[in-house]
Amino acid sequence: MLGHEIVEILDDLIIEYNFPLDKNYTFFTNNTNKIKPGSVFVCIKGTFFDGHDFIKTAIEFNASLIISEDAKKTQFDFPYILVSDTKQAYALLNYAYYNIDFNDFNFIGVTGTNGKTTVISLIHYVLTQAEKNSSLISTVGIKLNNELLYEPYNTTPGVDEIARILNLSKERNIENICLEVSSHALAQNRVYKIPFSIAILTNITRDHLDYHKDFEEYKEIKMSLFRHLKDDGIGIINLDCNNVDEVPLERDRIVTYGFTNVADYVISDVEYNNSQMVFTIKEPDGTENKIHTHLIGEYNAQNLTAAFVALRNMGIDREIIRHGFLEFPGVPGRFQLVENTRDVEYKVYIDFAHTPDALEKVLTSARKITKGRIILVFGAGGAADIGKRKIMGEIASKYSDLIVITDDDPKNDDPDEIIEHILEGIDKSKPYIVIRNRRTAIKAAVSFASRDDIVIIAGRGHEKFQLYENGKKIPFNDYEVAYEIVQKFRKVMKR
Ligand SMILES: CC(=O)N[C@H]1[C@@H](OP(=O)(O)OP(=O)(O)OC[C@H]2O[C@@H](n3ccc(=O)[nH]c3=O)[C@H](O)[C@@H]2O)O[C@H](CO)[C@@H](O)[C@@H]1O[C@H](C)C(=O)N[C@@H](C)C(=O)N[C@H](CCC(=O)O)C(=O)O
Ligand SMILES: Nc1ncnc2c1ncn2[C@@H]1O[C@H](COP(=O)(O)OP(=O)(O)OP(=O)(O)O)[C@@H](O)[C@H]1O
Repeated sequence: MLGHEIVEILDDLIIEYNFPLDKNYTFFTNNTNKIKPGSVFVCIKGTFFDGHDFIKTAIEFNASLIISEDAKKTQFDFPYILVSDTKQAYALLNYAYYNIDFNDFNFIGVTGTNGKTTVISLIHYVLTQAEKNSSLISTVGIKLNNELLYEPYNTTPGVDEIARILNLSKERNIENICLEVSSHALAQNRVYKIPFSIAILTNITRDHLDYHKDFEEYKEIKMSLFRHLKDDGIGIINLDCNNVDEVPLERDRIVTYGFTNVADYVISDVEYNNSQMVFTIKEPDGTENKIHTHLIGEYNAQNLTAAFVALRNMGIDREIIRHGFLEFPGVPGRFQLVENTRDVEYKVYIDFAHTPDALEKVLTSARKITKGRIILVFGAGGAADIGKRKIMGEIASKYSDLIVITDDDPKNDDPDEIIEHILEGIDKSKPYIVIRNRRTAIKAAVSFASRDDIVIIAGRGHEKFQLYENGKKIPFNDYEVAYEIVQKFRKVMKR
C-alpha cells in the first residue's frame, strides 16, 4: 500500500503527518513483538500497556512508519502520522490491506452475557445445513463452513484477525459471517464499522465488572451493538430479560422473543428430560413450530428461539430450521454429558457457567431432570469480576446438594483468596468441601455420586488449559479428566 493511499484511507482521522507518500508499506501491526523490517507500527492505548511507550522499540526493530494518537509521545523526527484515534485507524488499515468490501458480506452478530456461543453456533449450523455458505467467529472456534480453522484466544478476535478471516471467507465465496460479539470487543472497537444486518441480544446480567465501570456502563456497551446495524438491519431481543425501551433502535426494527406472551415469537410447552427437549415457537402470524432438540433447559429454548427468529428473517425455510435444530450436536462444554456416564446410574455434565445467572440456570434445569442429588464442582476465575464470586457461592448453596469448591483459572489472583470470596456466599449448614486441585475435586465429586445423582462440573466448559500466575498454563480439560475418572471407577466397580 502506497503512502498516499494510506492518507486517503485514514482521511478524516488524520491530524498531521510527515512520511514518504511514494513508499510502499506491506505490513501493519500494533504489536512490537510482531514487527518485521519495514512494518507500520500503530500505537494502541490498551488496558495494560500504552503502545506509544513502545515507539522507540518499534524504531529499533526497523519499523518504517509510526501511527500515533498522542502528540506528546510522538517522535516527530521519524516518519509519522498523527491521528485522532489509532484503534479506528488500525481497523481501516486492516480492512484496506485485506481488500475488504463490507457489501460482500451479511453480518449476524450476537451479544449478551450468556448464550452468545450457543445462539451463533446454531445459526451457523443451520445455514450450512441449508447450503448457505457461512463463517463462524466464536469462543469455540473459527470455522469456514464446516472446516475448523482454529480456536481463538478471545471470544471476538482483534480487528486484524477479523479482517483476515473475512478475506479467507471471500476467497471461499462465503457471504454469511456469524460473529459473537463480547462487551470487550465493543468497547475496544474490534467490530469497528462492521455493518450488521442482524444484531441479537440474549440477556444482560452481572459479569466483567472488573473491566466495565459499573453495570450501567456494561449494559450501555452491550446495547451499542445495535448502533452497528445497517439502515435496514434488525435487532432481535429476548423480552423475558430485556426492556425494548433501552434498545437504541426504532421500535419497528426490533423483533422480540421469549416466554412472555407479548413477545413477537412466543415460547411455550417446554418439556425435557436428560437428553432431549421439545417446545413450541409461535410466530407473529400464528404459525406454531414444534421444536425437537438435544439441548435442554428453558434457557436453551430461548437460545434456540433467538436463532429461529434470525434464520426466519434470513428467509430460511421452517422445516430446514427444525431439522437443523434436531441434528445440532450441541456446543462443546455446554451442558455436555460425559459419555461414559450414559449407561451408569449417575450422570456427569460439563458446563461453561461462569456467571451467577448461568450457574442458576444450569442448576435449576438440572434439578428438573433428576430425582437424585446435584453435586456441583466449581470455582471462579481470577483477573475477573470479584463481586460475582460470593453471589455464585450463594447460588451454588441454594440449588445444589453437595458442593466441591475448587480452582478455576486463578491467573494472577491468589487462589485461596478467590475461594475465600466464594465461601462468603456458601451456606455452611449444607455439605461442602474445598479441594483446590481440580482433578482431585472432580474425582471426589464422582466418588460421592450414587443412583440418580447429577454431577455438574461448572465454569470451564470446553477450555483446554488452566491458567495460573505469570501466564503459567496447565493442560486441563474438564471433559477429558471427568471421562478418565469415570472410566477408572467403572473398572473398579466391574472387579
Ligand atoms: C483487557 C483486554 O481485553 N485486552 C485485549 C486488548 O488488548 P489491549 O489493547 O488492551 O492490549 P495491551 O496488552 O494493554 O497492550 C496495548 C498495546 O501495546 C502493544 N504492546 C504491548 C506489549 C509489548 O511488548 N509490545 C506492544 O506493542 C499491544 O500489542 C497493544 O497494541 O486487545 C487485544 C486484541 O484484540 C486482546 O487480545 C486483548 O485481550 C486480552 C488478552 C484478554 O484477556 N481479553 C479478555 C478480557 C477479553 O477480551 N475477553 C472477551 C470475552 C469475555 C467473555 O465473553 O466472557 C473476548 O472478547 O475475548
Ligand atoms: N440464554 C442463557 N441464559 C442464561 N445462561 C445461559 C444461556 N445460554 C447459556 N447459558 C449458560 O452460559 C454458559 C455459556 O454459554 P454460551 O457459551 O452459549 O454463552 P456465551 O455468552 O458465549 O459465554 P462466553 O462469552 O463466556 O463464551 C452455558 O454453559 C450455560 O451455563
